[in-house]
Amino acid sequence: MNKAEVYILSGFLGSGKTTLLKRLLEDERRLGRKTAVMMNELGKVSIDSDAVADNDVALKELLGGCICCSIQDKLEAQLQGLIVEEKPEVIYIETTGAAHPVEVLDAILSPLFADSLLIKGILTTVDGLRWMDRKNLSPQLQQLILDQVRHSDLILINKMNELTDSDQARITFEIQSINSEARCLLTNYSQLAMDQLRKLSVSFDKNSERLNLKKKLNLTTFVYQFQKAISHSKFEAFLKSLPDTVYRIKGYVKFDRSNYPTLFQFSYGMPIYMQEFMNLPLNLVFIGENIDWKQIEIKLAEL
Ligand SMILES: Nc1nc2c(ncn2[C@@H]2O[C@H](COP(=O)(O)OP(=O)(O)OP(=O)(O)O)[C@@H](O)[C@H]2O)c(=O)[nH]1
Repeated sequence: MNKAEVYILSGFLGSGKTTLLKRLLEDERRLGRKTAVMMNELGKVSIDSDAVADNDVALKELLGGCICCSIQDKLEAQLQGLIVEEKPEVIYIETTGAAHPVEVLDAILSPLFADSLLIKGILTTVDGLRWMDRKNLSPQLQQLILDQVRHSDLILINKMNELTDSDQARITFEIQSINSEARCLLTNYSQLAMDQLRKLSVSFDKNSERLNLKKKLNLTTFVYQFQKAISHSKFEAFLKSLPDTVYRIKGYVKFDRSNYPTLFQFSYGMPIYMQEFMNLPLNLVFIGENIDWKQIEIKLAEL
């Protein structure tokens, strides 16, 4: 079976992802490839999907959350459905502007898709003015914008007409010093020469894709198994003590006197708790960059 190419569109809110997606879909029409799009919106109602609606394009929407935190499993299920039902040759995944690209990669690098997907790369749009002004955002959002740039394979510094020549040079320099491996282009309305995009090849080898990804991003994972229920408040304090580069935690924890575990999801500093009603192994999986997991393990054992 031919693998479907996958492109992930990342970038901060309003930076030009949907504008880029429309250009990509135009190009797919020219190429005549069977194309699918997955989009998600933070709100309950999708606005962008109307903009790209097209009879030729299979569209799946994930509403009510960002791919990375609450509906990652749904993403896997929908992607699987899309592959089986539509057999697309190319899939574009537009993430919400508040998503961490690593989370999306995490979802699609499931062994489930090893034979069916070929990941072409992460494309990130950056709003030039927003970039220069980013110090006014919260520390988490500043970090998110940096991470979106850092983990990208092709970066569009968009809305270039709003920038002076010296600002363009400055931003390009700053972005290249954060990610020297990605190609960096100055664009208006996300307009780029498509060959720049098509020649991307960050495709991962089938058997070692997770390893390669981890190497590229310096990501490591760690699994901890609780032997007993723990105090919720101590757990909250533990979360606050974590380094910013713990990107993701997911798994089951039993709190205080509760009979059943809680499904715990942590993404970008945001914890989400969901009570379960059956007993499950109390495993917690961590994903982070440059983390001393031994120290984390010691803290967990003290809870
Ligand atoms: N001036 C200017 N406006 C642009 C440019 N590119 C996109 N826009 C406009 O910026 C707004 C946001 O663009 P989108 O493509 O919707 O951005 P997005 O990243 O998908 O936004 P979210 O869905 O909110 O994350 C739209 O009104 C675009 O028309 C550009 O190069 N210059």
